[in-house]
Amino acid sequence: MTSLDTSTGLSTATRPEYLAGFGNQHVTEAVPGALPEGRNSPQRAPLGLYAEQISGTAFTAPRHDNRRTWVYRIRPSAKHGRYRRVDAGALLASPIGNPFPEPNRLRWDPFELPAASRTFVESLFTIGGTGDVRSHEGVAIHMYLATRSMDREYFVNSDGEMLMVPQQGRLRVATELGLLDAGPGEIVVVPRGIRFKVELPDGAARGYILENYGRLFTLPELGPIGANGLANHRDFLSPVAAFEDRDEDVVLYQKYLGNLWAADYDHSPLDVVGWHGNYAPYKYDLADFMAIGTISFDHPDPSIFTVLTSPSGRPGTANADFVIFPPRWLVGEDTFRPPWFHRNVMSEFMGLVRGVYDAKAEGFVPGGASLHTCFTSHGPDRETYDVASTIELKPRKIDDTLAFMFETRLPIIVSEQAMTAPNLQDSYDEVWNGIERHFGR
Ligand SMILES: O=C(O)Cc1cc(O)ccc1O
Ligand SMILES: [Fe+2]
Repeated sequence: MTSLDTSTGLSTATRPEYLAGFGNQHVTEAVPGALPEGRNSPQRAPLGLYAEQISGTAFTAPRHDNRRTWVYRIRPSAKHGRYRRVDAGALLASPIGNPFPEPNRLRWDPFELPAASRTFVESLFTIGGTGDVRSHEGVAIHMYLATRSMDREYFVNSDGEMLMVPQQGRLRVATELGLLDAGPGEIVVVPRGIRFKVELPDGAARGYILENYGRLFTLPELGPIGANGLANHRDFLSPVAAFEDRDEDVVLYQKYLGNLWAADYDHSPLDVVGWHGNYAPYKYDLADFMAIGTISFDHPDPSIFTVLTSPSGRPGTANADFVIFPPRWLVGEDTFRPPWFHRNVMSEFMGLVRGVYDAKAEGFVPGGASLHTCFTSHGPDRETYDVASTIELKPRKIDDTLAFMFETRLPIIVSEQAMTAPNLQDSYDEVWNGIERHFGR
């Protein structure tokens, strides 16, 4: 059971416990007997709790897509006052208001943590996005740069599920359905409509967020790879039930169609004592990803590194992919091993959790980011090309590195605030300067 340590402001279940399996039908009680047996909605729910269903897909979605969870809570979540609109700060939604979206290649130095006190929600800074939050297509890309734990503030996103990629500092994500701890090297996904707050065990935290307005993230098809590999089902962890029994005035912030609204509650909205279902937050340790690459020649397309995908409805063409470049062995013979020069109809936003990325010798650093929107020419910088095209090819382990890519079929539009941010590099194009002509020489 969770309570709140008033001295630290942290939820104090000593250590979160988890239930394994992507999209599984989980069953969990923080207090024995909290779940009714044999039915979802008895005349009176056990222990004086209220039953409530949270539907993450249409009631009638096909069985293999259908997501819903039944929660048994101290009070129904309906018990709150009227929402009032509040300032959303640097948190924006698609379509991003930029009359002249650029085809330029863009790169940012690390986004710095503010000196001021900012909760996770207050710190959200939107770099860009695509599609339209109102029609549930596309994504938004944000940084969080938090310096204060949320305490009496809770958050719910009606617009999209949030895939968080911690880069610095751990997060404790206290949700309606239980607690998740995650640090750099792990990800957390909080589905649309699930209430939560973010606490900072290390006092501050920085990371990236892919907000997915489209179809829920799922595991990619494996095709000829077979029944196993890449991200395996059993490594996705959802929390066991844990609740706050807190009769105090608190505020719930709700992001709704890009704006931020606030409603008062006289109790914690994280008051679910037991739940069952398959619509739940989850975490995943990226070290569990089984990476596949060539054992003969040629660098495969990076789709082999897809952890999660949000299908668009167009065959094989994602609304959003989350792709990682983890530590791995490079053994390709007579092969240019780093990412090749390329242009891509899909748009590519990249971040770095740790180490160095194998396509860029310099300038792409942890906490920073790059964007290659659709059909922009990119690939190895000059230094990387010179080394990788001439080096003697022995098996080599790329270690201590973790880059990732948010990829989408729609062109990514950068916000004005990210285009004018002081950490936007003004000389990124120069990394390809000095690439020499060899033909005919
Ligand atoms: O641009 C990038 O660095 C990402 C990327 C990596 C790769 O190995 C192949 C294609 C690609 O877009
Ligand atoms: Fe690329």
